[in-house]
Amino acid sequence: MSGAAPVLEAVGVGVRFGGVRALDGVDLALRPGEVCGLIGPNGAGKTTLFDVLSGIRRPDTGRVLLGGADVTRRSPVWRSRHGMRRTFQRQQLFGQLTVADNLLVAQEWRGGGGVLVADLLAAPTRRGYERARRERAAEVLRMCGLDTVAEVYAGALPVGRARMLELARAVVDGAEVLLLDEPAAGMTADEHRQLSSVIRRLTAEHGCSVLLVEHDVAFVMDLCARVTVLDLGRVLATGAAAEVRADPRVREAYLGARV
Ligand SMILES: Nc1ncnc2c1ncn2[C@@H]1O[C@H](COP(=O)(O)OP(=O)(O)OP(=O)(O)O)[C@@H](O)[C@H]1O
Repeated sequence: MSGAAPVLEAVGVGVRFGGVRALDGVDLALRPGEVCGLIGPNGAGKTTLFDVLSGIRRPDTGRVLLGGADVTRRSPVWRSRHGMRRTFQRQQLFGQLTVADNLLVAQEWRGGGGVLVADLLAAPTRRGYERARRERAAEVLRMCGLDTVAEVYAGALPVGRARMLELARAVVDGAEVLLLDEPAAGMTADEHRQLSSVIRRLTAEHGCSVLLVEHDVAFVMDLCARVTVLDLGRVLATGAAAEVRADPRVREAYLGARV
C-alpha cells in the first residue's frame, strides 16, 4: 500500500497570518485506505492545515491535490461532493433533531434535495430514495453503536456519543477521504475503543482514507499507521508511528515523557 498514489496531498503549503507563519512549506500525503495522524503542540498549525485541505482557507503558497487533481481553488462544497468530509473540534450537530434525522438531513443535503415540482413529478423515485436513505442511516447508526439512541434529540447526547454522531454524519453517504478534528475529545476509554474500531472498519470495509488531528497521543499511536508531527508550522517528523514515537526531535519538541 505504501507505493499507492496519495488520495489527498498537501504540497509546499504555506499560510501567513500577518507576521505569523502558521504553515511553512508543509508536505503531507494520505494514501488510500490508511489512517494517518496529525499531531503537534498548540498553535503548531494543525487546524490551519485542515482548513486548507478542506477548502475553507486558500493557502498563500503550495497546492492541495485530491485524487491527483489540483483542487487548491475548489470550494469546500465542491470537495465535499467529491468525497471529502470533515468534522470540527466544535460540534456542529442539529441539536433539535433526533440522531436518526441528523443522518437523513446529511444525505438529503448532499443529494441536492429537490424543488416542489420535481418532487411531485418524481414522487415514486423519491420514495425509493427516501427508503434507501433510511436504510443507510440505520446501517451507519448500528456501525457506530448509536442505534439505541436513534430517536433521542442530538442536543441531549453526552459528549462522546455526540462526537460519534459527528463521525456517523460524515460517513453516511459516500465518504472517501475523512478529515477528523479531535474525534476522541471528551470520550471515555470505552468510547475510544469503539471509535478506533469504527475508524478501522471504515478503512478496511468501506475503503475510506482517514486523516485525524488528535491531542491524545496514545490514541493516535495505537490507531494510526503513519503519523505526521507539526511544530511551529513545519513538519517536524513524518513516518510510521513507531519511528515517529522514537524520534528524539519529536520527544524533545513535543512528546516529552508521554511516549
Ligand atoms: N485566524 C487567525 N488569525 C491570526 N492568527 C491565526 C489565525 N488562526 C490561527 N492563527 C495562528 O496560526 C498558528 C497556527 O494555529 P492553528 O490553530 O492552526 O494551530 P493548532 O495546531 O490547530 O492549535 P490547537 O492545537 O491549539 O488547535 C497559531 O500561531 C495561531 O495563533
